[in-house]
Amino acid sequence: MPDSRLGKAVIASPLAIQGLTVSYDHRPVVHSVDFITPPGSMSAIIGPNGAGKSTLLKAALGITRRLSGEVRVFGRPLEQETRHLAFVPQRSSVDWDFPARVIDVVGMGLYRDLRWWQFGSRQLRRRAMESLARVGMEGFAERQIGQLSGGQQQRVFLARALVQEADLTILDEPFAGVDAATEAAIIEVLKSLRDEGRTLLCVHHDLATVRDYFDHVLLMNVRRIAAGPVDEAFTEENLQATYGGRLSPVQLARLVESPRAGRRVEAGQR
Ligand SMILES: Nc1ncnc2c1ncn2[C@@H]1O[C@H](COP(=O)(O)OP(=O)(O)OP(=O)(O)O)[C@@H](O)[C@H]1O
Repeated sequence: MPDSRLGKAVIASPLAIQGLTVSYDHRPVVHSVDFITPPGSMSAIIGPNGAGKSTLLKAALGITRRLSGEVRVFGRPLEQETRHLAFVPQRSSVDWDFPARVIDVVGMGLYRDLRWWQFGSRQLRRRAMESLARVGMEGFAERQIGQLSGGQQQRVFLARALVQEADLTILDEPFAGVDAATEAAIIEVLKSLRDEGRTLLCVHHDLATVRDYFDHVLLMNVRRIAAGPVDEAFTEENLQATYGGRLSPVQLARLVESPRAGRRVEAGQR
């Protein structure tokens, strides 16, 4: 990767994105975005609806074709480093009618590391059950995934990422549509992963919890507006530039001044 903008940090970073551009119908929806996740950090990607957050993640993961740009995972090209990387997709993008038991969905997280004769083994089941226990879902192992509530499905997908023991986990809106108890359970698991030295990157919508949950942030609206430690990048000026007039001055002041605003503040709400 040419390192004129990102420098040596690329080598040490779990995820380094440089000059990433994605276009649909000749219209850039992500334009020349640079971003580095520091090791052992928990980073949020924030921006309004349609800002290109999911597209950035999908292009970084090779799911969506990028027009230009470079992506390095632990300093190496993405295709050489998938073993250290787990992805939790947006819940709404998954076909939950697919007939599969919870235990099998979690076990799928291990399949790329297994030989065929290990499929269904006791050891695989034990690891899957341990991950389910970590998200409080061990009692649901034999259920069909389509029979779970939205919050339970989200926990199962987190368990599927946990079983991979990845050093970098990328989550697309892990708190979308979950209740407060599930959100608290998920954030506890994510923080414990960070405390183990692992790196987390989430698309996140609730601006009121950014300071409480994350230590780094990327603010984007097609282009990168700002990135860095939350204390430096999550400023009134940068929020204004990211959301334009969609956040009121009162909301902006509350978000920036208070370490925890205490209630959900999503762009567009007044
Ligand atoms: N497959 C596609 N074909 C054409 N346009 C697309 C496609 N996927 C996304 N887009 C467009 O790209 C832009 C960015 O979409 P994206 O889903 O990345 O935004 P986002 O920031 O994740 O939004 P949200 O917060 O609503 O989830 C939007 O204008 C969207 O309509």
